[in-house]
Order: sequence, then C-alpha cells, then structure tokens
Amino acid sequence: MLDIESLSFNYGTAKVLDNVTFSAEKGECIGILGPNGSGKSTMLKTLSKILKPSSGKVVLCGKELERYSPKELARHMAVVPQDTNIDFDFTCLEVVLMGRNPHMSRFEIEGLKDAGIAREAMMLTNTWHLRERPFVELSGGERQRVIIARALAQQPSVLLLDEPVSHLDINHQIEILDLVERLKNERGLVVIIILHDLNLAARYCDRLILLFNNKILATGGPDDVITRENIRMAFRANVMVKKHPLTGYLYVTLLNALESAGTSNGRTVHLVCGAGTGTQLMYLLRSGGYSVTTGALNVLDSDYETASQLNIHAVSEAPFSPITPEAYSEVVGLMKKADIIVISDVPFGSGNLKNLEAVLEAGTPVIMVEKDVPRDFTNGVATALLDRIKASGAATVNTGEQMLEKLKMIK
Ligand SMILES: Nc1ncnc2c1ncn2[C@@H]1O[C@H](COP(=O)(O)OP(=O)(O)OP(=O)(O)O)[C@@H](O)[C@H]1O
Repeated sequence: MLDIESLSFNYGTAKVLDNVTFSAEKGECIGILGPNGSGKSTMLKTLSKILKPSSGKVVLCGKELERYSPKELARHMAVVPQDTNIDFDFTCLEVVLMGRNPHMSRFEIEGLKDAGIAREAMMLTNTWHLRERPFVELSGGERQRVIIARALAQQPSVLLLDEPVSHLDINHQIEILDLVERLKNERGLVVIIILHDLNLAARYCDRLILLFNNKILATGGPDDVITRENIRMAFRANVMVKKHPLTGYLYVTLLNALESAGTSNGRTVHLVCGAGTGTQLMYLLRSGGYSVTTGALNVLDSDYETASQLNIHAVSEAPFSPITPEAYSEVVGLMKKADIIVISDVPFGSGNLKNLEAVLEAGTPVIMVEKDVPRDFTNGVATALLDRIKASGAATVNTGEQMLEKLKMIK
C-alpha cells in the first residue's frame, strides 16, 4: 500500500536520510524510532509530500506521491504533526471539520454527512465535550486529541503520527494508542508512528524501524529491533530488555547507573542467588562499582537472564539438572577469587544445594541477605549448611542497601 524506495533527503549539503527503503501493508502499524535528530520527522514529512526527497520515491496505492494533488492526497493520508498552531479563533468542532475539506465538493451546501463524521471522530478521541471551546484555549494534551480527531475526520487509509502522545498523560496515551490500534484493525489503516517511548513502541507496533546516523539501523518486529545492543548503539543507553511476565510484551528498563559501573572499585563479589532473588542485588552491586560473578544458575532461571543482560559472568547449569562437578569447581574457583560472597534469600533444594557447600569450601567472607520471609521452604540439609555458614562468621542483612553498607565495612 505504501512503498518507500531508496529515499534520501538533504537539507542543503547535510544528508538527513540516506537510502531508506521499507513498505507498509494495510492494517499494519510501523513505529519509527531513533535518537533526536536522526531524521524521523524529516522522513514523515517526505512521506506526506511536505518535503520533496532528494532521491528515491514514495509510492502510495501504486501511484507515486509526486502525482497526487494536495486534495487527493489528503483523502488518502492524514498527518498528526508534533505541534499544531492554529492562529485564528476556531472552535474545536471547526478545527475537526477542516478534516472534511478534502472530501467536500465545491457545491456542497449541507455538509450533514461531514458533521456526522466529525462528531464520530470527536467521540472516538474523547473531545466532543470540547466542541464549542476555542482551540487556542486548550491544553497541549486536549489540542493533540482534537488534532487526532481532525486527522480521523479525513477518513484516511494512511495515518502518519509524529510523537502523537508526548503531550498526553498516561491515561490519554493509552486511550489514543488503543484507538489507533482499533482503527488499524477494524478499518485496515496503515499507521506510521514516531514514538520515543520504547515500551509503547513494543506494545503497539507490528514492525519497527530504528533510524541512526541517517540510515535504518534495524528493522523488523519489536523483538528484532528493541535489543540491548541496538539501544546501546543508537541511544548510547544501557538498558535491560525483558518480556513482561504479565503482558508478554517487551519492556525496557534504563540502567543509568551502569554508566558508573565503568568506575570499578576494584572489588569482586560472587553472588549466590536464583529465582529472581538476585536481580536487584546484581544491579546494586554493578551500580556500586563491584565486579560480579554468579552461579551456579539454571539457564532458565530469571537471575540467569538478568546476569546475561548485565554481562555478568554466570556459571550455568542445564535446566532441571543438579550442579555438575565441573560447574561446582568453577563456582568454588570464582568464590575463592572473590573478595566477598553474597547469598540472597533464594530457596535451596537439591538442585542448588551444592552452591552452599561451595561457599563453605571457598572460605571467603560472606554476607547473607535475608528478607523478612523466613526460609521455611528450605530443606533440612540446606538449613544445616546455612547455619554452618552463619556460625563461621557470615554477616546478615535484610536489604540490598544494607548489603552495600556492609560490603564497605568488610575489608
Ligand atoms: N528545516 C531544516 N533545515 C535544516 N536542517 C534541519 C531542518 N529541520 C531539521 N533539520 C536537521 O535535520 C536533522 C533531522 O531532524 P529531524 O527533525 O528529522 O529529526 P528527528 O529524528 O525527528 O528528531 P527529534 O527526535 O528531536 O524530533 C537534524 O539534525 C536537524 O537539525
């Protein structure tokens, strides 16, 4: 439906888009991502004929964009820009009715049908109650919803949105994006949307295009594009990317503090953890400048996943397997090398019991992080081992912050 072929654009001598190619089908939502200045808005402007490409072409429904008259194009395509200034004293309903202009003939007198369509668009965007209000008096978020209503009143088959929800509160963000998704599904709209919020992009877009240095750095489904490596490269940000356990969508957590992990304090901690009990501890330790090793961990364990996200070396074990002698000796080796061992409040059973034996064998100072939940689910052998570790002088704390304090005190 929409084909972008080898599109390039220069502002004067500055190349802003270099050889961008992709296409969008009916009922598809494509998210455009990229750091500030990477050319996202410029691309949207070339797709909507506001800017003429320096080379390459845009083909809409088999016809080159060049050959569309403005009115004909407006019947196919609507644009929601980043900011809209309307200087005259129009009411919101009048602004939305402007969206009907491309459909009105010169001789149209009545416009009842258009009024009905404008009303529907305002109902959908939750702006009908604002219809008599002057547009200029609205808040940023209200304006944006009216502009989206105007775009919908155009009844386009392609909807281009430039950061449409950046002015909206969280509730209206979801409301508008849910609406866009519904229109896409029910009316087969093509949606091209610039989003800065990677989590919203992962949630709402079928495909993503990540722009970097004027080019497409990555394209594909959210899983292909929103990766730690791509985000690091494009945004110079250290993030953790995981699937949300409730929604199944990817979510991105910004790990600013990893920047400071570069300033190592020269000390190493081996963390005994599992079942997610080590996730926060790993993050805190890395943020505090410690080198961290961990394990043995089952490769399906969520702490194993966190360790790989944070580039923490983890001794691994196959799913549902006990710790092998090889893994055991590697763990003991890492524990001996470490300055301190931290044991999280992981439940110990036959699978990970060997980690406790390794702690005793290594003889390295230990901090045990025990949450309020008692370890009543651990078996008798584990309890006995934990008691031996405590008796050998292990410090106990209750929180990750206390762990960091205690670490400073242990020489
Ligand atoms: N009218 C213009 N004349 C000259 N250069 C421009 C013009 N508009 C944009 N640019 C430059 O082109 C580059 C791409 O700008 P563009 O607005 O497309 O980026 P963007 O990815 O949408 O950025 P943002 O995320 O900040 O909105 C930037 O370096 C910008 O400074």
